[in-house]
Amino acid sequence: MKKLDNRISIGFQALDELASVLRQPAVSQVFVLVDSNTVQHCYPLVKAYLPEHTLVEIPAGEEHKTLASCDSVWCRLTEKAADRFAVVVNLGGGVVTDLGGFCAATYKRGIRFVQVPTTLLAQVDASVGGKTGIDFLGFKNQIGVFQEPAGVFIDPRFLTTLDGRQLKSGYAEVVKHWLIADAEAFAFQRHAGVVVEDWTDIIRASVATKQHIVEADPLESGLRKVLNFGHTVGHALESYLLQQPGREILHGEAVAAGMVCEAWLSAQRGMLSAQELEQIEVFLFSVFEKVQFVTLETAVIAQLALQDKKNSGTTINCTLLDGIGKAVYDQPVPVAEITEALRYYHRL
Ligand SMILES: NC(=O)c1ccc[n+]([C@@H]2O[C@H](COP(=O)([O-])OP(=O)(O)OC[C@H]3O[C@@H](n4cnc5c(N)ncnc54)[C@H](O)[C@@H]3O)[C@@H](O)[C@H]2O)c1
Ligand SMILES: O=C(O)C(=O)C[C@@H](O)[C@H](O)[C@H](O)COP(=O)(O)O
Ligand SMILES: [Zn+2]
Repeated sequence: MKKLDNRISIGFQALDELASVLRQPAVSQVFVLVDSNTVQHCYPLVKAYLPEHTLVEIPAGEEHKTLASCDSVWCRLTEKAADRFAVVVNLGGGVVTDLGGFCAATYKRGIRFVQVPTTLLAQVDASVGGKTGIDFLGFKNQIGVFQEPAGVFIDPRFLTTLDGRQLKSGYAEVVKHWLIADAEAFAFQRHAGVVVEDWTDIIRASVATKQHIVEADPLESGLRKVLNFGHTVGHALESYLLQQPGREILHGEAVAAGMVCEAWLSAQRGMLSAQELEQIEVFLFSVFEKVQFVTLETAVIAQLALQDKKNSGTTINCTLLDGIGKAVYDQPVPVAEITEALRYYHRL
């Protein structure tokens, strides 16, 4: 199978570059995957840049990042007799880029896909690095494959239709990148406050941080686990609340809470000073509301961390901070201490 240029393009020229990639003769058919919101808010902007294509739509939301949605995508590809030279364009947030990437990576054992991320979260994180997948039995990203997209085309203009809550959710992953790799940016932003008019520079810096780590360890055998800071507790919380109608939270909101818990675990081990812990908490609570749960629920939530992908057997391996700006992975944390971290968060 001929490879397209593997590139990440960020800026107002990104869609022109997408157009030139899709017009290469090596492309037999183009499929554009959208969700019920991006078809309305993002497809009109992209349409002019696309060659003839088939539109495939899934319902919006994390609750649709499922096998049932994959089924519908694979059906469309099959009905249209997509061959191995077809390309899937994933136009949407992290749900579309994760699910569309997974569908493409498995259809006929793998066809090419490109990511056109339309949320801040997908622009700074989900579209980069080749983790694709879906949720299964309530567990986050339980089924998936590593497969790099043939290109990532990031146009910040998409963010103009995104609501404030979704922007903040993406911002959590930006803060994560600072906490694991860029103490200076965290210190600057902590003092400056969060007023962003043009996201382009923040997107560029975040993508560079992630890309640098992914290139060193694409399959997450070691270093890449630092990108999972906040996610051991965050995914447990997100999975738990996804199963509770009316209490669902966004991925970034869960990661923000998870980062507070995992910063506390770092401080418990003497790896983060009390002052650094406080700086992280004050900053995160200045952006994110507290996630609501009761003390009685903490043990059940903590148990969900036993399904985390970084674990070995029954040992929960967390990524913790060794000072702001440096992360260490494979730090064993007993499930009872995850419960304690959630209780600490609850008391704040
Ligand atoms: N693969 C990775 O490395 C990676 C990294 C981080 C997160 N993720 C995954 O990403 C997912 C979260 O992504 P997300 O926050 O983008 O959620 P999402 O895809 O559900 O998008 C959020 C909402 O915004 C809507 N939307 C998208 N673009 C819009 C636009 N421009 N204007 C208006 N509405 C728009 C969507 O329809 C949806 O309702 C989670 O499933 C998470 O696990 C994956
Ligand atoms: O790219 C990575 O590696 C990450 O861990 C980035 C995370 O922000 C992202 O949420 C990822 O999907 C989590 O992966 P998982 O392996 O914990 O499901
Ligand atoms: Zn994440």
